[in-house]
Amino acid sequence: MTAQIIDGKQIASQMREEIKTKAAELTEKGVQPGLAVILVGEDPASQSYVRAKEKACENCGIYSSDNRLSADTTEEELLALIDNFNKDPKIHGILVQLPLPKHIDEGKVLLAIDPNKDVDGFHPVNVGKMVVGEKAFLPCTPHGIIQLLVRSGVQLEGAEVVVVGRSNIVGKPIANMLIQKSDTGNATVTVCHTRTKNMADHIKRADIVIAAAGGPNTVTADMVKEGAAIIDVGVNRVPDDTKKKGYRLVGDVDFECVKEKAGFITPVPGGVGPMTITMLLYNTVESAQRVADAK
Ligand SMILES: Nc1nc2c(c(=O)[nH]1)N[C@@H](CN(C=O)c1ccc(C(=O)N[C@@H](CCC(=O)O)C(=O)O)cc1)CN2
Ligand SMILES: [Mg+2]
Repeated sequence: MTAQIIDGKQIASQMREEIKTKAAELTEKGVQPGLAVILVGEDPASQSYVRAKEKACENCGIYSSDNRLSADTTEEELLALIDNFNKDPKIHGILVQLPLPKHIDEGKVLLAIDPNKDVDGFHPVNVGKMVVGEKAFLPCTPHGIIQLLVRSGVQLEGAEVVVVGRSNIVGKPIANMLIQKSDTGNATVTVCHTRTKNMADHIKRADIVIAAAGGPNTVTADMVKEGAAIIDVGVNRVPDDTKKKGYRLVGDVDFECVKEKAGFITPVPGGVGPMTITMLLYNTVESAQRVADAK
């Protein structure tokens, strides 16, 4: 079997058209969706994600306030900026790009964002609401993964899912979202991590594998069940002299071999990545919609 490639770029671009239409309707009603984008430091990957987020806002008619802070910005300065945006009626979403420099307490920063503007879905109030199944801003990467699966016709109801990785950004939230009693849940989920014994035995049983482990070739063809759906969340730079940049991007899955056995597979790049930014736009428009509804 050769897998159907789940084209994240195509699904993201379809969703961005829907988001653009909704943003235009809200702007017409006097509530143009607005996102504050905050980057502390000069990490090259973060700079490129933040540029992509700002460009995506512009393309969808979302106002963005772009804030680049130097790496020696104090925690107090960052908290003061967040507080300003919490009070700014033009801003419906606040995004602080992670990771933050080591001298800044990430937990404290996430807690400072008004949960009603927490379009990353990282504030404990939104995390808690998600876990108990209340309406909440859902974190962008896991929410994007659900969209990829649903829009590709992969059945979630009753599926055996194995999540590899237990990060707060991907592993823990996707596991929670998939066990919810809902149209986009009702799956049976196992979460594997660095201390899991016999990870391959778990993966072999899975109808859906979500690989967010943080290392190339963590999931290989011998571990995968014939016909399984494989979602690759990894973004790893491996040296490649044939590329201008001197590296190429690979995921956590051995794509070339696994695609011969899987039913569905996401590529890297062009799978999950484009959906992360799309769901940020989606949440920002959703936040502006709540403000418009309350008027
Ligand atoms: N505040 C946040 N910080 C971080 C998040 C997040 O959701 N909110 N997620 C990641 C980084 N991230 C977005 O911020 C992100 C990662 C990857 C991509 C993406 O489009 N990847 C492309 C490849 C891009 C490349 O060429 O380097 C792909 O996979 O196709 C977008 C956003 C950590 N921080
Ligand atoms: Mg820190």
